[in-house]
Amino acid sequence: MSSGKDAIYSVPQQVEDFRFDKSVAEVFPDMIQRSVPGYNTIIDTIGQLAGRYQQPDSHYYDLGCSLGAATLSMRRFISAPNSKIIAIDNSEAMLERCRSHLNAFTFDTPVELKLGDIRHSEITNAAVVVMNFTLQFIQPDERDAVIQAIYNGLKPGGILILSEKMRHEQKECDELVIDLHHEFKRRNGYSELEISQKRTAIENVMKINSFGQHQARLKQAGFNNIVHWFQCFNFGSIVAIKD
Ligand SMILES: C[S@@+](CC[C@H](N)C(=O)[O-])C[C@H]1O[C@@H](n2cnc3c(N)ncnc32)[C@H](O)[C@@H]1O
Ligand SMILES: O=C(O)C(=O)C[C@]1(C(=O)O)C=C[C@@H](O)C=C1
Repeated sequence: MSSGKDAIYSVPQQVEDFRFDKSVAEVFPDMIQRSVPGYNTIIDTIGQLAGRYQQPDSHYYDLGCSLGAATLSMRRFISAPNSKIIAIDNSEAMLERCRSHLNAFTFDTPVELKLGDIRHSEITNAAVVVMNFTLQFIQPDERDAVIQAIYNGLKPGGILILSEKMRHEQKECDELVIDLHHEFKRRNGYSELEISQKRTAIENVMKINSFGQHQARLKQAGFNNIVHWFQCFNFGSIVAIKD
């Protein structure tokens, strides 16, 4: 399995809408490391949270699993009897690589990998649901239904871990966090051309919300306990606990 360096936007091109195709799947570990500040901390904390909120006879969902980083992290921490991780993604290229990542390690907790759309996936009997930078790729008017289905599928005491790129509601602050993020990318070796072409590629397919919008959606779905546990520049993560 070769995991290469992300050079997708390094040459001038007619930029198309960003898709999780084979070329992205091949470089995804490098792309996400160099693009998302705090990614390793978030992945590690997802595992810890899964360990903390595990319940016997439960499901653990990784929605938009890509190469399975959050699944692998959860699997390290789950020991409750009769647990199952269900990892879903609608990109065949991602899922194929995810399968070989998961098979490289052996653990007791079984993982079911599903090629499917999370907008139409049933969530049942869940102790933990992870959406790590995935809701942002769902059309804004479809997000309420996805969050409601997650809330309905969680057991009492279960949690949703929702990580997203977030917009700041105040213009000046939003510009500041965007600039800091671009500087993070530059320091990770991306050129101005790569940064600007990637920005164009994601602008139609990734309509980001503010923390306030996420919080309102979570409350409307029924969550009363919401903690904004991580934020670095415009990347944040939330834990919502079902009563
Ligand atoms: C930024 S990546 C997620 C990263 C991953 N969760 C991680 O922690 O490494 C977003 C993933 O969501 C998937 N995705 C986007 N929309 C989806 C949908 N409607 N149904 C299922 N998967 C979706 C993409 O194929 C992609 O693999
Ligand atoms: O590169 C960016 O600017 C991003 O927004 C990062 C981001 C993400 O947030 O999911 C966008 C697409 C890729 O999946 C990897 C990372």
